[in-house]
Amino acid sequence: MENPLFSVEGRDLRVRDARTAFFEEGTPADTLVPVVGPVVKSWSRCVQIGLDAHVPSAKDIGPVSETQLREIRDRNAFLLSHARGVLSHLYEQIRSTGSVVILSDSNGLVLEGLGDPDFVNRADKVALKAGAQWGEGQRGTNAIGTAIAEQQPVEVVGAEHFFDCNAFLTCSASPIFDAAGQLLGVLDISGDSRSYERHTLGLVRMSAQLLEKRLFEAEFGRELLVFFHPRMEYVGSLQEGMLAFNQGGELLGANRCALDLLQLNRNMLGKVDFGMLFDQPFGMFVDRSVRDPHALSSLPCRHGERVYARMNLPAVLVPPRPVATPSPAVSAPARPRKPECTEGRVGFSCLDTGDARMGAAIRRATRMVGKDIPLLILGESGVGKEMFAKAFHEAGPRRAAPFVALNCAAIPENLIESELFGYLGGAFTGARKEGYTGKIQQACGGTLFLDEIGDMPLNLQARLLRVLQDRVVIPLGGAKPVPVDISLVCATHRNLVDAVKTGAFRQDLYYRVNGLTVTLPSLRERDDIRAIVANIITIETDGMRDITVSEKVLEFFERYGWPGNIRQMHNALRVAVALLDDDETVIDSSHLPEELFAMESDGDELLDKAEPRARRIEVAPLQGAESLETIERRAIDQVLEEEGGNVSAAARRLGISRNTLYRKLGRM
Ligand SMILES: Nc1ncnc2c1ncn2[C@@H]1O[C@H](COP(=O)(O)OP(=O)(O)OP(=O)(O)O)[C@@H](O)[C@H]1O
Repeated sequence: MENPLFSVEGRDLRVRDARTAFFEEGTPADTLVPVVGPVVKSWSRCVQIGLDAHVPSAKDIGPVSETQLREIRDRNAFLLSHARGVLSHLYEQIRSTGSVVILSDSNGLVLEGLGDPDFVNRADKVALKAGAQWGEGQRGTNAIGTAIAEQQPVEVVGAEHFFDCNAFLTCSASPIFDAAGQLLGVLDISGDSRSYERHTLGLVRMSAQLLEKRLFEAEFGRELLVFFHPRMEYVGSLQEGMLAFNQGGELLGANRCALDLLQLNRNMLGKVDFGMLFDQPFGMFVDRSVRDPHALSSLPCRHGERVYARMNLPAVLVPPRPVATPSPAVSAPARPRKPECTEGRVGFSCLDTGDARMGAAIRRATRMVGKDIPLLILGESGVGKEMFAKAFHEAGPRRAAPFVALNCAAIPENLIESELFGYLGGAFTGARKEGYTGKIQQACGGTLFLDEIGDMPLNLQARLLRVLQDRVVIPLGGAKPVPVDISLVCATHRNLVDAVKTGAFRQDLYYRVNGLTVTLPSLRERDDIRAIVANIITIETDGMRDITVSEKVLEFFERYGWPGNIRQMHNALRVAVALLDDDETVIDSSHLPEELFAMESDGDELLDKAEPRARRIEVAPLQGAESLETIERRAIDQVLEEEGGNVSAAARRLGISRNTLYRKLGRM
């Protein structure tokens, strides 16, 4: 059974008694502190500055002007840009509880508030809105002001508020500090005191920690970040220590957990280096992280304990891998290891395998990381656009939040709308009873990846544009706008500029999605095919088998046209790995799909004669409304002529097997 001393009623009683004792009987605050904690200390401060609990302060000035608010918001742009995702996430947790989520600056001025409309009206009456000031000096004891004064999370419920007029509120607030320990602002949830929930303070505290983590990662995004904890399962959690080092190993920043775990003082930042904290050379730890970015290492601390640690290298610092030079064969690593690159978790470092164009695309995108500028990825189908988008997400401060992908070409036109915007229960016939949270909302705080955006129907382009402009989404069947905080990445294999010219794609949307464009090279244009082969084998074997690819196959891979790009090569190698017997370790032509090599008849012959990479086939312009068959026939005739009637060479350039070419010639 609940201890009555800690029940809501018990607390009310204690506060009422304490109020009488403090305000009417003049009992000193010290005597009452053990009873009502930091609240009574705050009452005492308020009395000292001349506030009267029954008369709202003369200093209770109204909200600042719009111009002042804009200036203050500009000054807090760094905090605001990283807080929006956390605010909307927090709001999702407390939606329909009649509360508001508030972010204030370090003086208690409300920068932003998100709330249930019913409560927002009441909250407005006590000025719980943007521009209002909730420092203790203006509003007496309240969670925002008292959290600032106490520099710690605080809950102020009902009559604990200094002014009688605020006694209908329950507020929980947690301060937000930057990496230097400076107070940046306060996160708060306020609601009607009858809806008091004892877990709210914990929720606010955790959200403030999450925000501090994002701010830390953004502030030191270009440095080497070490995440650690004595317990392995805590690495990646809100309790992990975070350290930022420059390339020389000097400690530039540390979060509060790291300072506690390493028994460090904040003023030691900039004065100690990696070697003074851990009993391992900095270079050795960096090298290991380059080889395997997701690996957890056990690091001995100088003060005795061991911790588990992982390092995040900014992509700009990851040394490009050597360009693949021809070797007898590429092999998956001799010693089993976990793959650096998996389809689920991808870093830029594992995509940067030596191709100059890919490397340039990665460097350009890296400069945009954390800036919330929309990225548009162009490239043929299967070149790795989605993997690139994931790596972009993983490189940024939103990596802990979801990466949500929607392929606009893969789902029927009438479903894109509900998939993207979501719907309320019963919004249309066939809708789920409980409704559906659309992809835009699912991606809140994280990244929304719209694949094949060029295939989005025009009417939905207009709706998407509105979402991107207004930063709110209204689910189908709903009326209430839901705030949206997403980083947007789009991809297409279409020429969007042409689509804009023909009216198939809205120009205004094109400018919205095209903050930075990167074009990924097709596989046949790449110089690092061997490195990609090694990557794929590592992914397919989970790094646990020592498999090589014969030199003949590799040379063929380097010459083949790969119309389906990396996806086609990935599929071919997936089959090859599956076809290997347990005692086989070399992939040769017999393990590859027939359509790739026409293996049964002339596979090795083809490999032997493999010629330099397939050249571009320039087909003469279309003549009127030609059928696909006629165009194909003209292409075949033209290539055969250019190759002097050599069927093998023509088949290679066309990217089909010799047998298929014979079949096509026979059919025509
Ligand atoms: N650098 C790489 N190393 C290994 N595999 C890769 C690499 N890049 C892409 N792949 C693989 O290629 C396949 C296609 O990648 P992805 O889906 O990212 O391409 P895409 O360009 O988005 O394709 P589409 O245009 O058809 O949507 C996936 O199986 C992926 O695992």
